[in-house]
Parts: sequence; C-alpha cells; structure tokens
Amino acid sequence: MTPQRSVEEHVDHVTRLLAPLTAEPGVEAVPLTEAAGRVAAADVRSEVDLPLFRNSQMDGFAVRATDVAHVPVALEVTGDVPAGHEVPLVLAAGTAIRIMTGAPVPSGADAIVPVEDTELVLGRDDDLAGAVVEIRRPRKRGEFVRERGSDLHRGEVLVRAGTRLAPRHLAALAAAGVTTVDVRERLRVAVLTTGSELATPGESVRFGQVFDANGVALAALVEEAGAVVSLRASSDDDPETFARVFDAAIAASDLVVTSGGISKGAYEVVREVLLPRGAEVTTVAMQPGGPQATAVVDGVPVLCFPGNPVSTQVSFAVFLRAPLRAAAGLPELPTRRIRLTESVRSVPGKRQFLRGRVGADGVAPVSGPSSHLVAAMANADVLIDLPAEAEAVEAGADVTVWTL
Ligand SMILES: Nc1nc2c(c(=O)[nH]1)N[C@H]1C(S)=C(S)[C@@H](COP(=O)(O)OP(=O)(O)OC[C@H]3O[C@@H](n4cnc5c(N)ncnc54)[C@H](O)[C@@H]3O)O[C@H]1N2
Ligand code: MOO
Repeated sequence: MTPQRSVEEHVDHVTRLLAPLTAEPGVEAVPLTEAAGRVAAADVRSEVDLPLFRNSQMDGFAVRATDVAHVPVALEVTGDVPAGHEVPLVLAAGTAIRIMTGAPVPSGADAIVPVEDTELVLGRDDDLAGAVVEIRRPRKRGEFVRERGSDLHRGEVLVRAGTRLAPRHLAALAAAGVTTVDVRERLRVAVLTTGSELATPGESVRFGQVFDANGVALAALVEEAGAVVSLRASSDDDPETFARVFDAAIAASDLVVTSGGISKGAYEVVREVLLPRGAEVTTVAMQPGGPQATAVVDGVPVLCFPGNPVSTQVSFAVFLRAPLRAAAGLPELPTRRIRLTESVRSVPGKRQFLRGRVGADGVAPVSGPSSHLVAAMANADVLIDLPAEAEAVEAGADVTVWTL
C-alpha cells in the first residue's frame, strides 16, 4: 500500500525539493516596456526631481499673488507659455503671462489664475500682442503652482526592492526617465497535461473527450506566482509520447509540473514513465488532491498533480504557490480566519479543502467536495481548510481560508 502523508509532511517534502531553486536569485535588466509583473531586484532611486521643473497646474495666467490681491485688476499680458515651451520666461511686476497646464512657470510668478476667472479686455486669444487681462479672483502665493521635486526628490526611492511592478510603478519609473529596470530572474516552469481524453479548447470534442482545463489554469497560476512558463504541452497516455514531451520539458526548465496520470488505474502514464526514473508516488491525506508524486530528473524537480481540475488547482495552492512566490521574491499569501455561514461535513482523517466565497457575513462553500466541479470553483475566491480530524464544522465556527 502506498504510504499516506499529512499535508504538512508533503509541504515540507516539496519545500525541500524546491529549496535549490529559491537559494540564489539571479538578476536581469529588462526594458521598462517588458517589466510589468516583474519583481524589482533592488531599490530604484530617481536621478531627477519630480516634477522635473516648476510648472502650472491650470490653463490660465501666471501672476504675482500680490498683484491680484484686490480684484478686479487689469494686467498687461507680456507673454505666452504653452506646455513644452523651451525658453524660460521672466514675469515683471504688475503683468501677467498666459500659461497652459504643465508649462514652466515664469520666474517671478508665484500663482496661477485659472482662465475661468479672467477675461481678455484687450487683444484676442489668438493674438496676444498688446493684450490686457482682467483678473476677477485673487489667488494666494503658490496656488496652482507645482513645485519642482514636490512629488519626489532626486535620490529618493521610486520603487523598493521586492515590488511587483504594476502599471503605477511603471508610470513613476517612466516619469523619471528610467528605461531599464533590474528585476529578479524568473523560474522557468514547464506545464504538462496528460490524458488521451484531452482535447484542446477550440477543437471539436468527440464522445468521451474533455477539454484540457488544467493546461491553461496551471500556466496562469505559475505566472501569477512570479515564474515564467518555459513550455506548455499535452500528452496522450502513450508512454513514448509522454517521455518525449517530458524530456523536452526537463531540458528547457527549472521545474516541471504535470497533471493527471498518477493514481491507481491502468494508463497512468506519468506514474509509468517516471517511476523508473525515481519518482516517489504517494497519497496525501487531503481531499481533493490526494494522489501526488514528485521526482528529480537530471537535477530538475518535478511535481505531479492529480488530473481532476479542482485537484490540480488545489494542489497548486497548497504545495506550489508558496515556493514559487518565495523564489520570485514575493510575500506569502496569508491565510485568514473567517466565520463559516453554513454547516459543512468533512471526511474524517483527511484535511479537506472546500471551495468557498467570502461575503459580508463570512464564508460559505460554493459547491460540494467533488474534484470534478470545475465550473463551481470559478465562483470561489478562497479554499476553506477543514482540519483532518473534523467530521463536521457548524455554522458560526471560525475556519481558516486560503486566498485563491
Ligand atoms: N481506484 C482508484 N481510483 C482513483 C483514485 C484512487 O485512489 N483509487 N483516486 C481518485 C482521485 S482522488 C483522483 S484526484 C484521481 C487522480 O487521477 P489522476 O491524477 O491519475 O488523473 P487522471 O485519471 O488522468 O484524471 C482524473 C480526472 O481528471 C480529468 N482530467 C485530467 N486531466 C485533465 C485536464 N488537463 N483538463 C480537464 N480534465 C482533466 C480526467 O478526464 C479524469 O476525469 O483519480 C481518482 N481515481
Ligand atoms: O484527491 Mo482527488 O483530488 O479527491 O479527486
């Protein structure tokens, strides 16, 4: 009989197997345009002040606040600064310069009066020669002036080491003129799905076939956890086919993940090909996700998950997400304790991961426990972790949930 392991024992086993992958993270420089989702390897400091120069927050007129303290007041218009204007202007006392949002504020000016609070009493918008503007609302010193460095000073940190670069980080880096960023190298993970019954979505499906749900899910889970998919392939239950894609995966990857073909029946292609290559096939006392296997082939760790789509996704969440996130330099996703809103039953002796949804009152299961309920799982946002010894947990009790 295959030995049964606790979830904790298998987590430890997988963590040990993957430890070499998390030991020494490499660093690579990538263009900012390709940096979304990557993890900054070091603090990035700005070489410039932001804003780069003192500029206007409004379309209007640059003035001296003291000149507009009593309104209405008429001021001669001595210049015009559109955004992008390259020659710095100087404002003389008792005059105004027309200015657009983002344009450099003339030296001598210390406030902007928005155009809505003004009227040209001489001259036209398209010809400011000899123009005079009437200012109808006073503005204090500094109003609508964006000072150089008021967002960030040169030398300050734009993005901290360990930050996963989201669009807002890319915007800050680009605003500071950064073109490349040092990021952590990603683990290359191959995703292999198995089963002669698998059809690719988009193909016609014959009787007895199912669409491959695990390939796309595992690939997305791997990338969400900060790694990169090095190869994605599907194999039928012919050992030669599987051995071929498996060898290609080993050659191209730091880690190989498979789904299906490891339980107790015939045609278990992963078990058949990998047992002679040193795989350890085991049963973990959990549901879903009982059948599990691991191997190290040519120095590359291999994790084999059971094929039922819910089992594959739960296996990833329980065994692989944390090590992949650690290797990527991402923090672990914390578990939480939440009130259960419905009583549930569990299988004694097995830790159960029910799919649940968190609402205002607590968490409720979205379906029964079966591991083929792939559509129901789409409504879940957490796994409800029921202890191995529990036979039932009553509504109102606190349970541990894992973020999906
Ligand atoms: N006699 C026993 N039978 C089974 C046992 C057992 O202990 N004794 N364990 C059951 C449990 S629990 C699970 S989980 C599955 C795991 O089996 P495998 O890992 O060998 O997976 P397959 O048999 O290849 O597939 C199981 C199921 O999932 C569907 N599948 C597989 N791959 C995909 C995919 N990529 N996309 C969508 N669906 C997939 C497949 O068609 C099967 O329905 O074994 C139980 N049996
Ligand atoms: O362990 Mo299986 O994953 O229950 O269906």
